[in-house]
Amino acid sequence: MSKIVIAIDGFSSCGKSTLAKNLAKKLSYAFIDTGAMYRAVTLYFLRKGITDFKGLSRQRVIDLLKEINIDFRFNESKQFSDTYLNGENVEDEIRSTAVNNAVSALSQVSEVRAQMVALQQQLGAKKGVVLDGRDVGTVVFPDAELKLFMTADPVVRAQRRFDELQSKGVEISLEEVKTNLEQRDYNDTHRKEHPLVKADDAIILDNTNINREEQLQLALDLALERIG
Ligand SMILES: Nc1ncnc2c1ncn2[C@@H]1O[C@H](COP(=O)(O)OP(=O)(O)O)[C@@H](O)[C@H]1O
Ligand SMILES: Nc1ccn([C@@H]2O[C@H](COP(=O)(O)OP(=O)(O)O)[C@@H](O)[C@H]2O)c(=O)n1
Repeated sequence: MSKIVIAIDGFSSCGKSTLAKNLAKKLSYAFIDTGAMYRAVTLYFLRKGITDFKGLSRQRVIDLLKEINIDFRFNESKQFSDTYLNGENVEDEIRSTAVNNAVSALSQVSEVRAQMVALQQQLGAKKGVVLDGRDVGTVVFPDAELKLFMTADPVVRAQRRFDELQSKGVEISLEEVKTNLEQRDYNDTHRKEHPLVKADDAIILDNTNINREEQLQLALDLALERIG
């Protein structure tokens, strides 16, 4: 069976990672959460006390990036991979409100994008991989054999993310979640470099009224058609 690259891009909180990780599991493919990588870099900068990303010199960003190592390690109990930053499991911390509020600003920094894209291309070079993010089908793997562009009603997306955070015990209001999603979607679609945009050959998957199993089946059918 041939191995392909599957790129899943789209707006925040519409189920990209959920679909990508389950699809990867079904196909015995690797799953790469590109958003987790931008989140890990953001966490590192925040821990250094850096919040004004625009004020950083190019060289300072390059130097800081040299100090960062990101990898994914399989978590047996969850049966999914966790994100590691310099050897530390940061899977929960990268989903914090502080990171949510800073990540789309740091993701606009050119040097950060260049390094993340290079790392993602390296991780997916052997194919047999599902990546989710914002620019996977347009920039990271423009030749991906299957590209999905996910979307869902913004009210539904905010509610889903709110429910998820509530279940983790995070204290946040639905309004705050909604504002963060709107802000990030705006930043991500309007940035100069690698903006979130549907690739011409991407298939739109609106999961407002589709459950996790249905979206998985839809994507699996499309993937198997291409794998042959
Ligand atoms: N089809 C769906 N129906 C309902 N909830 C979903 C669906 N797909 C994902 N979710 C839930 O929505 C939330 C956001 O999903 P996630 O995969 O993290 O989105 P993204 O990666 O696009 O930000 C999670 O709590 C997830 O369990
Ligand atoms: N390929 C990617 C993935 C994420 N990102 C940035 O990282 C942020 C977090 O991505 P994410 O996929 O974890 O976000 P959610 O969709 O889970 O909310 C996004 O809002 C983007 O600013 C990016 O710029 N390019």
